[in-house]
Amino acid sequence: MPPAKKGPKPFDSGLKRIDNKLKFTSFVQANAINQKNYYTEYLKRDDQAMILRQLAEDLARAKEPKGMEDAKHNEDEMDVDDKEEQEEEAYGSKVIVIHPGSRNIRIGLASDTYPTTIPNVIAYKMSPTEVEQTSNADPPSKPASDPDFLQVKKQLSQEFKERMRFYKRRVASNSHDSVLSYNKRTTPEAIPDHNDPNRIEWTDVSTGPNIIVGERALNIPPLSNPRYRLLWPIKYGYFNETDYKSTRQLIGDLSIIFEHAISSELNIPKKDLPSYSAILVISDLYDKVQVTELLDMLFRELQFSKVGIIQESVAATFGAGISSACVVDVGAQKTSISCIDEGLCVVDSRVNLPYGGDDITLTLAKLLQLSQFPYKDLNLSYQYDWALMEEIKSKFSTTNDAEITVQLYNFYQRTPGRSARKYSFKTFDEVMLGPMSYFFPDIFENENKLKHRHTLFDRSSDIYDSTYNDPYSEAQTSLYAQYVPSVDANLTQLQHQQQISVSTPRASTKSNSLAHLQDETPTSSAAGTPAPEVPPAATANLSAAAASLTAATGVAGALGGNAATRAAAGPSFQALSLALMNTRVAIQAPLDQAIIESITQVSKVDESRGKRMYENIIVVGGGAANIPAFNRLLEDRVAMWKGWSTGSVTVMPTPRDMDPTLLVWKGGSVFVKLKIANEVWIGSRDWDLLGSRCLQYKCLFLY
Ligand SMILES: Nc1ncnc2c1ncn2[C@@H]1O[C@H](COP(=O)(O)OP(=O)(O)OP(=O)(O)O)[C@@H](O)[C@H]1O
Repeated sequence: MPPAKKGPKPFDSGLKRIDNKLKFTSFVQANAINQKNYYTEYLKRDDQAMILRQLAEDLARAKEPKGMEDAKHNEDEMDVDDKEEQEEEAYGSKVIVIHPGSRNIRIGLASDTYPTTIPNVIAYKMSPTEVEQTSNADPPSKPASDPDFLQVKKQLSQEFKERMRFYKRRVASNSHDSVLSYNKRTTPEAIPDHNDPNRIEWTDVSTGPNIIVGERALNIPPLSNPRYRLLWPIKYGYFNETDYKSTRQLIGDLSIIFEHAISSELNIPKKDLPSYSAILVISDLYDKVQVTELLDMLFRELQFSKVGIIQESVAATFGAGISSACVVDVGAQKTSISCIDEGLCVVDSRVNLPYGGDDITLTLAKLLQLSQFPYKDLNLSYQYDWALMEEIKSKFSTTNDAEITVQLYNFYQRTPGRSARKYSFKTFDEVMLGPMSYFFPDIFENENKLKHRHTLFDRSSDIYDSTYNDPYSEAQTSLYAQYVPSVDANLTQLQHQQQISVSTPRASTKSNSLAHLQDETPTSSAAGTPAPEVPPAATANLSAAAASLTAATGVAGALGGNAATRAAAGPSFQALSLALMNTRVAIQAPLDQAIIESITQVSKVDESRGKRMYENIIVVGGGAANIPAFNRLLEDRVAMWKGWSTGSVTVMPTPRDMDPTLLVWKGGSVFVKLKIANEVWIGSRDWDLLGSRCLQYKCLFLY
């Protein structure tokens, strides 16, 4: 019997192209082209990549069957394909792909279709003193009546009304009143346990274990005896230096959580790990010290034989089976944006913003409280109430303006030791204002987010001149200049002198209504303009910017000894960029503006590639991609700021209806199967000998 005819393998052609492009990256690495000129060089040498691509296409064509007479050849081909596939499967079953996030870790064998997701959390038994301290702690968030919150909410409501008017949606004038009067009157109904469809299995802590990991940690009753404290090792995409008191404990906890996931979910005992390899997914604007610590833990604690790293946004494009896109990864606590061009991350397009789905949950809770939310005891510091608000967000929030009318919903509130209560409540615009906050991030509680960064773990610095060493990006620096108060005056001036694009005005200082903006002329970028000589005045500006940065952030010596000297000696935008990115101030850039800033960095090098990015935006992660009609809202907002007509910006749907939270992990597993992946493996012996220096030779990007 002839073998069953197989369809084309998904993503194959795209991946071949990427594979070739990545080979080119190694070439760039080998030739030590510096990071700043990397992308320009890459474009200049695009002809070489073209040759590689052409070669791949020729090879593929040569393999194509030409007719009936090729049937035999075709069968042989399939055998080869099958064999290759089996080899890939076998290889993948020995590689564990790990994608750690602020709330969740996705982990699985590269041969698995989907990863396992476990909460990235650990619970510690508290001592009596700790219990006392916790009960005296400040409330975790400000109340909904906070004047700053109410002020931004006003802008948000105004924007919402403009949008409804623009799309000719009728809004009944008494909508709010009807919500308020219903919610004031409604009372809960007690549901006996046997009628509760989703009863929670509270974790039994009567034996008093010292630690509890993952899902079970989340289900510990908050007033349990003994009491437990939840610790999340990663916060806003970085190590959690606020809640941890020692580097050792933090790394130790991550190791325990990883090990727990591997042994209990993948059924691989720790003793077998020396025969496995790991691919670790890292942020695009990674922190080198943290990457080193993680790798060290994977080698020394978990004893993996080989480890490789891949950047989040590149992995997202592999997962989606595309080679170029502007990747917008909105997670629980951080949002990262990067433009990927033919499998390569455009270094200056990288942006990191410390907000995500958690901020929407908190904002939604406040909005509902302003609408007389009937469950008055909501306390988001209790895990079960946080989970309730997350559930309400996931079920009811939407940015589809057609659905915004007064709606009646219900939910079950579950407290340990008591049967569930069923509440009904009404909503109007709250369900849309919540997710719209991504475009008005001043509404989020941003002040303390990065306050403790670098208090436990040092910044990465160059051993020779002790300047900061982490990757930087022009997009991120430009956003700092626009959104961090007190820095902008000097830095913006400097940026103008250096022709660094400041693409759009700050949302909060200007009305950004749809109607108003569509009348505006598109903002121009510095596309294609060569950087002019920096005038002497810029030197003074740089020092002034550094000084104001220090004042604004309260981080003493924000530029660092040698970097400051360098800055005084001559304009070093690079040094300032790094200093900015190492501060503990959260950028409150709206999502739409940050995307434009990121793409502007591509347009600066090649206008047409930049234009293509606007047609290939992809939203991944759980924070926004799962909200109904979010893509449409994002398209409208980006087009609006650019002064373009609706439809000129395209946010692509996630391929094959794949869960957008898994796409990055999926990309990691696809990457393992590419031939080029062989070049990224670091062996444990190399690590012992060379440590993090290996990364300079073993990354497919300039580390
Ligand atoms: N259906 C949904 N609607 C709205 N939000 C959702 C939905 N499903 C998940 N989320 C949100 O997605 C977020 C989790 O996303 P994800 O797992 O990508 O974050 P993470 O990788 O742990 O964090 P980060 O990327 O910030 O480090 C949470 O805020 C969660 O509430």
